[in-house]
Amino acid sequence: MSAPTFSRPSRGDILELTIDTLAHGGNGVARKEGYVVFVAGGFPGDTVKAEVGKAKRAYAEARVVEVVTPSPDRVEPFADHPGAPWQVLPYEKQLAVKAEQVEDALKRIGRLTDFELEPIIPAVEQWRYRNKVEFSFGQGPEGELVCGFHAPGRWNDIVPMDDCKLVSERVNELREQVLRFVKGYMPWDRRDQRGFLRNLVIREGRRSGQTQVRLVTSPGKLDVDGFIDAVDADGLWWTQTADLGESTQGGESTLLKGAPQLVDSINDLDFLISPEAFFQTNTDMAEKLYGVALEYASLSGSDKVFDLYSGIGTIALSMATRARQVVGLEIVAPAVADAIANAKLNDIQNANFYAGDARLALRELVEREGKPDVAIIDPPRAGLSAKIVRRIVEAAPSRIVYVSCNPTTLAPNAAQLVEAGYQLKQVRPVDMFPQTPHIECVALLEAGPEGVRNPDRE
Ligand SMILES: C[S@@+](CC[C@H](N)C(=O)[O-])C[C@H]1O[C@@H](n2cnc3c(N)ncnc32)[C@H](O)[C@@H]1O
Repeated sequence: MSAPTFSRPSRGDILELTIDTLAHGGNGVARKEGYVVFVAGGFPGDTVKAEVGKAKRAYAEARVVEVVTPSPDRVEPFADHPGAPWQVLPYEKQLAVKAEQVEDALKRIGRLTDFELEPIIPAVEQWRYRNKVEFSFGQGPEGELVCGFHAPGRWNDIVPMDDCKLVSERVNELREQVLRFVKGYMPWDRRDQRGFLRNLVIREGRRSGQTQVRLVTSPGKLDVDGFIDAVDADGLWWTQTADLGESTQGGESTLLKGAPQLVDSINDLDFLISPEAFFQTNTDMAEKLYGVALEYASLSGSDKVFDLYSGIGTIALSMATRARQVVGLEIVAPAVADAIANAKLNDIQNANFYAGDARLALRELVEREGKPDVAIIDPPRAGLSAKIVRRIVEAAPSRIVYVSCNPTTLAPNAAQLVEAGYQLKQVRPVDMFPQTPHIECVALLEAGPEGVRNPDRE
């Protein structure tokens, strides 16, 4: 590989660049004499002026400040929304890029070739599809209180949002109710760690119509009675946290009004969802995603199924009537409690759920429950560590259904499983997040004819 000839830019430089492709994660990629620049807001075919942020020896990161010549693919944006950066691409193009990126990750990063890439499943709704949103509080240019989203690449600036078009009108109304009530409180300043209002998390049961509102603040005083009267939600929570970083996890949460859990349904099952628990944010598409997982699991009625990273038990319970037994493992204790309650709520008796870290608890789970026939794996974006993959291989399921929200971590994990004797059979992308670069897909791996090698025993 020849060394880059283009001299390395510095932070703040403005470069004129032509974008060739889209990188995993969604930034445009421009090349200048062998030097690579990842450009936020740039799309293939654009010529843009971009301001350099981080600059390394081989690559830099930059942000579009002006589109000089737009790509012929570009369409007019529908919403002024920092959370919908891909809306300038026609929806068909978004789908095509996502499918290509899944294929590229598996072939180039995983060096896997012999699999069937099934067509991407398009989203049911292209806007207002999210059942959960996390707003941030901040200060506007006149010092006024604003509630919205971080401006792209600017951790301390909040762009106000009157109508977030990724969630329903009802959720926007709740945001307005909260904003009207909290007008007299100071937003939290991320630089000097002062102030009170941090985040507002709203969840909506898309099938049940229920809503859950959670205000996240620094420790302090809140007019609780006034807040209860002002906000028309089925469940109202207040979380106080002294964390230095901005996170809606952790802290001390108090239920102020209504039910502790939101209730919603997926297909014909009902689920209780605690505020700390994960729930797929696109309900319509969660049904499709689980449908693909169920098809890939091809259960016979006599299988023992492990659901690793089981959340509130949605996948395990969706499979329970077609399995002999389902067993879930999840690290967040309230989510495990929800999963156990959800089994009862749906009158499912062949499901066991355990709280534990998949990194440490898998061996013990196998000792307790026996080896699984089928393993469903649905980890966070970081995917599986090499050690967890070894533990899964040791458990030796004959089929693995890997639900992934990041093809660049699925690819090395799938490669490691193939190395151990599994065959990657099918992969199906599912578009859970229109207008964004986020990609979800389901992969099916089956034990090969020679069985599975267990590197820990060699
Ligand atoms: C992508 S979500 C999937 C949840 C569930 N399968 C669903 O579809 O709703 C990943 C889940 O993994 C859990 N998790 C994260 N790290 C974990 C770990 N080390 N061990 C077990 N569970 C973990 C998270 O709390 C979250 O519930």
